[in-house]
Amino acid sequence: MTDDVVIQVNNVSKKFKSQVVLKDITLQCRTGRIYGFVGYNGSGKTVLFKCICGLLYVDAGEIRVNGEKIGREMIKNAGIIIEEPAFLGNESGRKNLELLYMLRHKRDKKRIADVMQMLGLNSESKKTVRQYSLGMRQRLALAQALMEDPDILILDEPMNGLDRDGVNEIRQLLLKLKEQGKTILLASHNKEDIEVLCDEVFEMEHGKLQQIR
Ligand SMILES: Nc1ncnc2c1ncn2[C@@H]1O[C@H](COP(=O)(O)OP(=O)(O)OP(=O)(O)O)[C@@H](O)[C@H]1O
Repeated sequence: MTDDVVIQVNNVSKKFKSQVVLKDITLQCRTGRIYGFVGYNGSGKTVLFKCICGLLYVDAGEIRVNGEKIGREMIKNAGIIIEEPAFLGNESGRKNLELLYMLRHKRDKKRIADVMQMLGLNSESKKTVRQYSLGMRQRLALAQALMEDPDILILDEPMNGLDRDGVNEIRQLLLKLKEQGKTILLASHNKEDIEVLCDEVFEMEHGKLQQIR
């Protein structure tokens, strides 16, 4: 294993009852690169991401992140967007982020204001998350993923609900984060996102992962 390998997936398989979702998957992700994952609905992209994060156990094979085995241990130092994040609907975006941030750190109002600004959200807004639009909620999810300045980003359809300007802003942001040396995994049905952003592209089909670029 070379030094810049951050995520190492070795011969991983996963099934639900008799349904095989991941078949003998091997993958290496390095620092400072964006990895694209494409494939039809239900092909297993999210399940693979959940296994990498430690949200699902694998049946066979092994996943290591920065050398540490994932399974009993969850992934560390990662910003994750998988499915709808559970924000408190009756609180503001800022309050939600502050509460989540304080699970692991001392309160840092400036960090939260900065990350909200980076995602084009007004940290002074009194709007509750329930009153947020879909795109604003997605921006908040990205703010949550980025607020602890993680080295790894695992993003399942992060552009959901964003308008054209929003998509462009997030693309620029992801490219900047890559330049900073982050390792980014991106699942998307948007060909242009994959085209513009990714250094390597993998397709999931019938449980197999095939590199297509
Ligand atoms: N907890 C679970 N229990 C049983 N089956 C599951 C579970 N999670 C996922 N699956 C099944 O695994 C398969 C792969 O699902 P997955 O969510 O990974 O697809 P995907 O490639 O992310 O699809 P999409 O493009 O729609 O997001 C599907 O058939 C799904 O029903």
